[in-house]
Amino acid sequence: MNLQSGIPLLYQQYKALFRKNLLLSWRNRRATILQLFASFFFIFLIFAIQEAIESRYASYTSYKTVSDPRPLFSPAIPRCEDKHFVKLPCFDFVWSGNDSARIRSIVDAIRANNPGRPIPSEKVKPFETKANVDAYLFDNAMHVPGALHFFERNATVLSYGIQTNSTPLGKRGIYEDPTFKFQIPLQLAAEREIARSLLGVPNFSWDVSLKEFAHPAVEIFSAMDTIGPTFFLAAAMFGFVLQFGSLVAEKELKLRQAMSMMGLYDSAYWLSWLTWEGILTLLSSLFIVLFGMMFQFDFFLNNSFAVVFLVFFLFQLNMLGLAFMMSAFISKASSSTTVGFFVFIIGFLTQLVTAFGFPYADGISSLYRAIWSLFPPNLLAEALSLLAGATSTPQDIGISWSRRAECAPNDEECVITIDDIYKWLVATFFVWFVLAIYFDNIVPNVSGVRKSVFYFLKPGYWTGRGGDKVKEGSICSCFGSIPSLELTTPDDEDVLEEENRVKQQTREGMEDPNIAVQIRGLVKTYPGSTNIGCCCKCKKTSPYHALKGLWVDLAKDQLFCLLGPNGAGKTTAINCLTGITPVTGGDALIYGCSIRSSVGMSNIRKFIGVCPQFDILWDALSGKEHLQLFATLKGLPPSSIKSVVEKSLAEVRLTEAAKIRAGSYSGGMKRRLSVAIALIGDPKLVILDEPTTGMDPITRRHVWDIIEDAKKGRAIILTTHSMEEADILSDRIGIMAKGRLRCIGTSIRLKSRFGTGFIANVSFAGSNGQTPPVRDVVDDTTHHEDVKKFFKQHLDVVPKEENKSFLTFVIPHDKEVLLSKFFTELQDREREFGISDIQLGLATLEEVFLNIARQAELETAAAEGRLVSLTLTTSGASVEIPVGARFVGIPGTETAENPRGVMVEVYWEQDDTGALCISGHSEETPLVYYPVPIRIRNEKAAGRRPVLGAERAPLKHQVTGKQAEEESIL
Ligand SMILES: Nc1ncnc2c1ncn2[C@@H]1O[C@H](COP(=O)(O)OP(=O)(O)OP(=O)(O)O)[C@@H](O)[C@H]1O
Repeated sequence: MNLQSGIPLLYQQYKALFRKNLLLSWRNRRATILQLFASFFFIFLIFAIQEAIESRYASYTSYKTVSDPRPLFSPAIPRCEDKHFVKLPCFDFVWSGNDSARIRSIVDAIRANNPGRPIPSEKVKPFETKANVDAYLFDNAMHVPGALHFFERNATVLSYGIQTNSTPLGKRGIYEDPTFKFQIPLQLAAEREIARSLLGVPNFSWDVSLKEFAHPAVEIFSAMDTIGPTFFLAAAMFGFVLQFGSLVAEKELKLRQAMSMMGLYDSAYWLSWLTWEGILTLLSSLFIVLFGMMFQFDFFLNNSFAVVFLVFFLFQLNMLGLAFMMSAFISKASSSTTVGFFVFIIGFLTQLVTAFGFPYADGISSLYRAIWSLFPPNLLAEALSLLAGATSTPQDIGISWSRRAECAPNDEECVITIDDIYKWLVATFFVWFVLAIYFDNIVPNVSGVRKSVFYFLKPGYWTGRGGDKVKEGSICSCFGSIPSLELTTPDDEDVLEEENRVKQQTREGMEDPNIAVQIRGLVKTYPGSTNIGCCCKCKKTSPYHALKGLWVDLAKDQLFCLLGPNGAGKTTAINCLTGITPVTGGDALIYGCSIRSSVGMSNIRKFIGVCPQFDILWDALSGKEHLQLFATLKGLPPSSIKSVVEKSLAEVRLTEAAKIRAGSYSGGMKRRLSVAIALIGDPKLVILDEPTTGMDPITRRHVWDIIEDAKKGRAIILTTHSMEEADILSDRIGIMAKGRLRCIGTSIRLKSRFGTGFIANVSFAGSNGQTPPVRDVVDDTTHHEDVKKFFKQHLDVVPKEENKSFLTFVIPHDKEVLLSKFFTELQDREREFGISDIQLGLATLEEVFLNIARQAELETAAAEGRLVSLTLTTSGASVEIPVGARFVGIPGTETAENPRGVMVEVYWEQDDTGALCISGHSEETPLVYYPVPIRIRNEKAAGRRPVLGAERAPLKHQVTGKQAEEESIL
């Protein structure tokens, strides 16, 4: 099938990812609706707050348009209790000048002549001097609204002064203007009575009327200007958190890695997110303006629609860029809310600073402005302030599109215009977006892989030849060299032969057309983390050699099964082949393309299919949508995708569940879908990492059929922990342990070489599932003994298992030559022994696996010189012996009879974690070999030395040739 490539593939991938983003948003409707309509809630809140504030100051005429102001005739000094801030007990006013009788009479007249309400004498407080009044006010500021100070200069000159609290206050919807409410009435009263006193006419008419200006309503408090920036920032945070969460989740769940393995272009990935989120941002900005108009805010009605819309759109787009950038540093999607909260709090604080004029004011360096403007919430706060200022009165015409580059109305300082804010927002968006891509490349991904900090300076990056080189470890890690690995010659003859063959082919540059994958000495060392801890100290974890030189040829049309205990290096090998992790040494050619070259790797991605160890699926997408997406990413022609997907679904029996979301699939269904994804697009190499985990036996067998069929025309690498699966499916098996290939060959060859031997099952008459008649039981027992004797005599073996109906013998390989004659004779005597059936088979693959694992563990323990305590059952003495040692001399047991002391055979087994531990030991027997000193722990045995002997005692557990060799060395 011809796959798309280049620009058409990029476009195809972009469309598929855009559709995926759309589907995810649609499936996650609640969050999308919140992202789009959150602004309604916040605009409603702004509206409610504006209304509440306006009603609080309802009596204040500044809020109203006053065209015909009402005059106020001779206002009276109000009761102090009516003042908003006064605490009881209170005085209507206090005064100084008490030492003058004339002034005392003036104050008396003020009290008596107060219009409509004579003031009781106890409601005024006299003082002698102004300083006395100040001292009183200092302690009792809230108990009096004002003070009068009189000075009698001479008989014809009296001067006076007034002190009032000028804070305007509102209380329960009534606004108190201190000038009108108190200061002028007090002033009028003082002047009236001074004039009367000077004129000597007590009834002198002194009528004064007051009238405010005719004026338009003034917006004294603008909720849009004051709380708008915070509320619109909060509204934008929904989009921020959702976008941030989506990007981090795709990274965390390795979805992006899976897509990259299928040949995804990074540019298609970013563009698809950018356009989809751009559309959501556009709609959400449109709704902000429409809701604002709906609530009749002058801000939205009087400023140009386009001007306001663009402010919100560019701001939200900027927040998107910020989310893209920050997602590179976060690896857990669950952190997105916390990150969003921090961004909001920081935005809130910097907006507060902006509201106080920093740095968009005269006299502040433009450098500060540039730095401040990098953070989008600050630009939003300034833009809203300009737009709110431009519509603060109904007469203000706001900012029109054509005047966006001019100073905003009512903005005297004019250090920045709306047009400047647009330019800043566009520029900072590009800064964030470019940084997002940069950090995405240099910050280690989920596999700990990253590009170099200056990757973009390498010509290879731009030409596509070599720019994909990746490193491991964090950017801030300290430098430390990775210890080189000593490559050893394999002990196993088959592995050695394979290695030599591949080496020879490599030397001669020979390309075998039947080989799909040639692994040439693959080495992988995880560098270990070397991070800077506290006090600038490097905290180091040591490097780990996960692959220690793999040399293997994998043939076309064959399934190669990679087995090995946990941590053997199987997944590492697969990750190296798929380019997920960079190799440390060696190389591998996949259909002639090197995994070390970026061009080779991008070619390889076109013809491999991978089923990873863990299902990498979107919960919200159906099985069909997954297959469509991956088929498109692979570059299948659009016309063929529908039929390929349907066929693929049918193959893995998911047609019925095609439209159900993968999140609702059972574990087995998810694995089947992962297998289908790996096989889509007819890949020439399929890598299946434990594909049948979690499947029931029926489904497993079905998947085996699929894999068996898939062998035709392609190579398959399978890793599994099911020996049955390996036995059934594989053409060749390689067993790895501790990063090395331990054995390789067909299943039969491995069993014959590494199994315990042949298994002989002897069934007796009446054993075919039925209980033998009681009278036969005695005979059976006799027969059992005869058969046992027969086996012992001829093959020197005893039964491994026995019951009334069966005897099972394990016959070592070295008896193979005797078997033919032995079984012929046994068959001849079947009647005599009461035998109904004889079955002869090879040991199981599981046994082979366990032997190899045990051997690897033994080697490691020996190499590391690990010690373990052996407690002797007879004496209770405890000696420390090397892990894996078989014959151990017991120190301090030398006697005349046994001049070298005694020894025991130690039996080993592997625990659940695969580690070797002592399962028991044999009886003590005389030591016949020169002792090797080792340390003793038990006090009883202090000063004595155990020894390791080389003479063989009867085997309790069967060991492989390699192990036996090791033991004899010990
Ligand atoms: N990123 C890493 N950094 C350091 N060590 C790692 C890293 N990935 C794997 N390892 C180590 O490399 C060794 C091989 O791991 P790998 O996952 O390849 O084993 P495996 O054979 O696939 O095991 P399993 O059967 O459990 O999947 C393990 O000891 C593991 O701890």
